[in-house]
Amino acid sequence: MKIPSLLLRFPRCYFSRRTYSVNFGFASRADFLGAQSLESAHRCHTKWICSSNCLRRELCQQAAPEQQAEGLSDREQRLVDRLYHGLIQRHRASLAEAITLIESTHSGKKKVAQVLLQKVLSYHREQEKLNQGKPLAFRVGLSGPPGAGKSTFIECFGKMLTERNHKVSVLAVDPSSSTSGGSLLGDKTRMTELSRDMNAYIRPSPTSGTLGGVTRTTNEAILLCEGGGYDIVLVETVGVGQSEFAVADMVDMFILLLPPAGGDELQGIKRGIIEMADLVAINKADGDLVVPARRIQAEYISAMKLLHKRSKVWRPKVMRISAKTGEGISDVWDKMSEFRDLMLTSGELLAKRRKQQKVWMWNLIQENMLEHFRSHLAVKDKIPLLEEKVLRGVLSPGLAADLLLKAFKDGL
Ligand SMILES: Nc1nc2c(ncn2[C@@H]2O[C@H](COP(=O)(O)OP(=O)(O)OP(=O)(O)O)[C@@H](O)[C@H]2O)c(=O)[nH]1
Repeated sequence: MKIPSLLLRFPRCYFSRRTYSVNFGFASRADFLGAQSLESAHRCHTKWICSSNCLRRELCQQAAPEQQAEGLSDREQRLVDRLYHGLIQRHRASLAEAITLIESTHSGKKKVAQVLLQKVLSYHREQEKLNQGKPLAFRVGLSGPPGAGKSTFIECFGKMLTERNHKVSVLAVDPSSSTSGGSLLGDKTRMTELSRDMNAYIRPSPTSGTLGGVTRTTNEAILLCEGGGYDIVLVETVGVGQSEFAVADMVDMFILLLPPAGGDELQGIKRGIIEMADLVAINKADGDLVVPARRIQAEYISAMKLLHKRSKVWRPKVMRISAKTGEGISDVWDKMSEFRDLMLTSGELLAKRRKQQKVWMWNLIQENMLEHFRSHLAVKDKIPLLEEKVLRGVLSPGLAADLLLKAFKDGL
């Protein structure tokens, strides 16, 4: 859309505020006049068109990726085909490359990733049909405070599963690593034996991005792992922060791993997380720690009786285990299998997965909208000033939010 020369010559006349905002992308006539030169006016305007188009394009990509296949270049299409075939032939290198692709923030790569995902999803649906509609993989979330023994547990549990002919993938979600610059959870030195096992695949979460971004990539990585033939997908997260809530919303079963420590030592663990747990495993129940582990187990059993019942067929269990000696690990798997069977036969598992799809969609919308809001010309420059006023206490957060929202709406 070209800005009419009349507007450039007579910016104060002829045009209503609505014309400036709706048609030309400026919050107001004053904003247009604020654009210092003709060139910058054009630049602002082009940027506005680009950002609107980007959002539109991104939403379209997510809504109907199959249509995007038409928009791919030959090279991109060849990449999709190569990764897709590698994935379904269970090549680990293709899975790794595909996950790197979905983690990319580059818009071109994002487009390719969505087409690949759509292909994997179709393949998945076919496979599930052949499996009488039952899910092919069991998605398990594992959370616990630092030092609870998560990696020791995964190493021991994962090895037990691969020995029983399962294929296990471990996705480590650690949004806090965006500040430290490295993903602690995904560090393979934490699970040395399992990372060498050909039937296991360990993958750190992206080391940058928002929680929303991590949610998207983890959800998509789960689908890719399933497409790659992994029948158990373990999503590990550190139990302090918000990531465990996001993870609980993308798995079939959520397990909380706790050390044999009570009250004060577990301050970092939020009550809400305990409510999400389908199984609580008190780890380190060995040697001198057996007695405290028993006590903590009893405490959790009584505390969990008071929690709101989330399933008609399952009551959360509290077990004692030792990831170091391996004691109780196969019992954990038995309980997990029992959970899965009950949830499947009752229909609760499929209902949960469907609900999760909706949550995922809204998470994506929220993330995209927020990004669009923050970068919108009508609010971008106002944000620092209003934030500063809120920090100084001269403006209430509610009023600041209202002002920004109004500027955004006017600028649409
Ligand atoms: N006695 C005993 N020690 C254990 C057990 N499991 C883990 N540990 C020890 O607890 C410490 C922490 O174990 P990790 O597996 O690294 O714990 P984590 O939860 O992965 O910790 P982060 O990597 O900090 O998140 C290590 O020194 C382990 O050897 C267990 O079952 N018994």
